[in-house]
Amino acid sequence: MKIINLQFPNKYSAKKKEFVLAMGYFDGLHLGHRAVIQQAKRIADKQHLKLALLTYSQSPAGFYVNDPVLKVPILPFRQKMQMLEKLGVDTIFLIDYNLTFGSQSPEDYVDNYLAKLGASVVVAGFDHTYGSLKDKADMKHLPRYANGRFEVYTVRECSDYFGKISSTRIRRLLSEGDLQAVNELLGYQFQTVGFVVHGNQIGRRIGFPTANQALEEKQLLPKSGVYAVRTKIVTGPLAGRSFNGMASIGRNETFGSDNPITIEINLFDFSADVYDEEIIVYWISFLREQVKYANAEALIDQLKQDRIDSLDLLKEIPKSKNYS
Ligand SMILES: Cc1cc2nc3c(=O)[nH]c(=O)nc-3n(C[C@H](O)[C@H](O)[C@H](O)COP(=O)(O)O)c2cc1C
Ligand SMILES: Nc1ncnc2c1ncn2[C@@H]1O[C@H](COP(=O)(O)OP(=O)(O)O)[C@@H](O)[C@H]1O
Repeated sequence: MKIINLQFPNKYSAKKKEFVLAMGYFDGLHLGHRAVIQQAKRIADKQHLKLALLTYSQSPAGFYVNDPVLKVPILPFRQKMQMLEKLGVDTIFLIDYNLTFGSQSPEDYVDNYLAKLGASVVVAGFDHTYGSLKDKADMKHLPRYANGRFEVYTVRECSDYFGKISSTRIRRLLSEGDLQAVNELLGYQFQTVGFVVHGNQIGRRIGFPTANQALEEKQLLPKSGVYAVRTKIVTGPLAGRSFNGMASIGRNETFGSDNPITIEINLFDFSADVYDEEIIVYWISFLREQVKYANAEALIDQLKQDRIDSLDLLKEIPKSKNYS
């Protein structure tokens, strides 16, 4: 998969029309986004064209708001690119999103970018917008701006019992810790990526060593609490192996009141040293809230129960389920 970076003003101009182009920021690559990309892929296969994606270096919606959480993607960039490759995308046009780019009229956006990327067909979701004037930069107006230079295909709403499947809904469910619902809507397991760092070495003393995950970049986290997880080791002698486990997001208040928030994973049936290795944690299900226990013994009793509860939850998830 090739990534072509585009700036403002755009200097790229394709020589031939070889693509079906799906466009969107695709925050989280959830089921609704997959429907768009898969539809584009079907058209590409039928018409013997390649599949391209037009997307942005940062969230256009997040760009205009102050809330830092909304600027952090649901799925880290590298993971997103890996998944897009698996979905059959040949080329990514990655636009460096900034104020001047975002202030273009919809007509200019189409002339300066969309029409220059070698797209024979452009595909996007029913509510996709592509510029500041949202009521004029919608899918209804796009065929007029295209003016015969490419076809337009609009993918209809992807919804469930509660309504539209959306990044906003997934973000809310994450902040509530409802990982089962999050994972249903994503179509894969919500994940965090990072390296194992040293903690206070209390874990091994209480019989529950924990790999402490330091995140590589700003990533979204579920709410503080205890979760059943699956963890893939990415680097080192155990690279590629996955283990069931239980994880804690919190301040370890049983052991002091000023601790920073840490992500700690106790892996089941595991005893290796994984310091400094990269790991991916797949968050499967919420177990309970964080508790400040009176002493380590009370925490240990609870951890024994957490292990039983985690194993119970994890056995319902087939190993073949999409952990990519
Ligand atoms: C499944 C799990 C649940 C946990 N629950 C709590 C909790 O409710 N309260 C708490 O203070 N610490 C909790 N912890 C965090 C432990 O206090 C922490 O892992 C321990 O202090 C080891 O820290 P260390 O990695 O710095 O050695 C939990 C850890 C795990 C793995
Ligand atoms: N079952 C296990 N789960 C998690 N980490 C383990 C396990 N067995 C061994 N380890 C290793 O032990 C380390 C955790 O031990 P711990 O006493 O909690 O130290 P720290 O406070 O530095 O995290 C992990 O980083 C990992 O290298």
